[in-house]
Amino acid sequence: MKIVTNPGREEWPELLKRPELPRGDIESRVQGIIDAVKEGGDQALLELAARFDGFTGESLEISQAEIAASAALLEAPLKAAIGKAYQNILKFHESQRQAVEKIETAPGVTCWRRSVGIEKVGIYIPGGSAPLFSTVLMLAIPAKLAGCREIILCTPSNHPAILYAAQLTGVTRVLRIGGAQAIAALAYGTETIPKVFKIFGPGNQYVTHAKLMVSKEGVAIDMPAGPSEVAVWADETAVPDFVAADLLSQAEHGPDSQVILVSTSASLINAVDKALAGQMEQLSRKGIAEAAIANSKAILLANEEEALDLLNEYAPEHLILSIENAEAVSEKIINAGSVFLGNYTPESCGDYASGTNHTLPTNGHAKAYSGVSLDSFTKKITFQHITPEGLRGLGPVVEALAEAETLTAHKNAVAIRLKS
Ligand SMILES: NC(=O)c1ccc[n+]([C@@H]2O[C@H](COP(=O)([O-])OP(=O)(O)OC[C@H]3O[C@@H](n4cnc5c(N)ncnc54)[C@H](O)[C@@H]3O)[C@@H](O)[C@H]2O)c1
Ligand SMILES: N[C@H](CO)Cc1c[nH]c[nH+]1
Ligand SMILES: [Zn+2]
Repeated sequence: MKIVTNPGREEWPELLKRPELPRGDIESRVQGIIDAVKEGGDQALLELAARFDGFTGESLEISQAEIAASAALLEAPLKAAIGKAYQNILKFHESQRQAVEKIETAPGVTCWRRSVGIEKVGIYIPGGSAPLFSTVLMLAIPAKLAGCREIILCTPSNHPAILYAAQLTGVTRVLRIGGAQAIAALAYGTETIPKVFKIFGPGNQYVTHAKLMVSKEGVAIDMPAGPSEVAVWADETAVPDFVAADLLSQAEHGPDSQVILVSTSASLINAVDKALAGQMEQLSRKGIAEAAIANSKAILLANEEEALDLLNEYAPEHLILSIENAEAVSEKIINAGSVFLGNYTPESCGDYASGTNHTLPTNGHAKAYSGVSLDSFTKKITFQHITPEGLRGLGPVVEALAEAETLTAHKNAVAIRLKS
């Protein structure tokens, strides 16, 4: 892993850049795919699925019979693990429900807000290099809790665990489409795929660029959730083997993933670097992890203040605090998707089963975006009711404001009632 010692603050922006495919190139490729789907519908989807995913079938829809058969194809321990993860994710997301509260802002003037599930949502489940069935739980559980009526799942994989999780969570339809073409199909609709109101889910750079591009044309998206990343802040109380394992756990996602180690201890950095080289040899996805580690850095800093500033500037998707005073420091974190405290909180637990959502903003977007939650699947509608007495109190205020804005029709809507 490349070790950078005491970089000046002016060097941080260059140092903290994420790896990216050449932008012009990826955008024009994704635009080409979007245009092809808009024009060619299902036929274009079949051709793209054949070209990018080696799909040779005639129907992109996975039948209810195939979905129902998936349970028999999984071993009992895996089904039990999925069940446990399901319970924890359900519990944490259920706790995000907020009761409707009616507020009397002035005598006779009552306002309230109700959450309503977005009717039709599309969820993208990555399946290019690994079938991420855990993402089905992360997206379909809050979608169901929110009351979404139609949940359309797109994925390039027909792995039985994806189908099993889809059935368990109550997904409406499963379509075997991946990449930018899946996002285009959900955004514009085709003969068989319904256009949805909001698209969710992580994916590689093709998926993420496609989401950003279709969002400019009216369909809502959750956030840019691209190639996975983790930053670990470790001090001498950290266990180098644990830190190396955490870094590799995100490095194995894709060659464009990035992991960052930050420390004020040179000896800790050296120990992690050594452990990482050893553990790398054991990995099933060694080639991918090696490519990601080539994009990654260990950064030695002078003091805690610099570490905190650098991490808030980086705004990582995941931040692990393997430091003595993790709880106190966590209060000062202002930019991160999800934070993991202490030596026994591996990021993998958040990926699968502790209860938090693993669909999180990458590429510095944690500065302004949150990860997926129950809220992401709802709209908030406001309501109000004003009594005649309430209008007598509030009306003159509105009349004065409307008159000052030169909007006499607004003023009149109040005045006509006050006169009656
Ligand atoms: N941020 C998050 O919350 C989060 C969560 C889980 C996974 N991830 C990320 O999701 C990604 C999963 O990537 P993946 O590739 O395994 O699966 P994927 O499903 O995201 O992408 C696979 C699709 O990419 C398309 N594609 C591949 N090569 C292409 C090319 N040359 N031109 C056009 N399209 C092409 C294909 O259509 C294929 O179906 C990883 O980068 C991982 O880090 C992020
Ligand atoms: N780490 C990913 C989010 O960046 C989520 C995931 C799914 N499976 C394993 N990990
Ligand atoms: Zn992961």
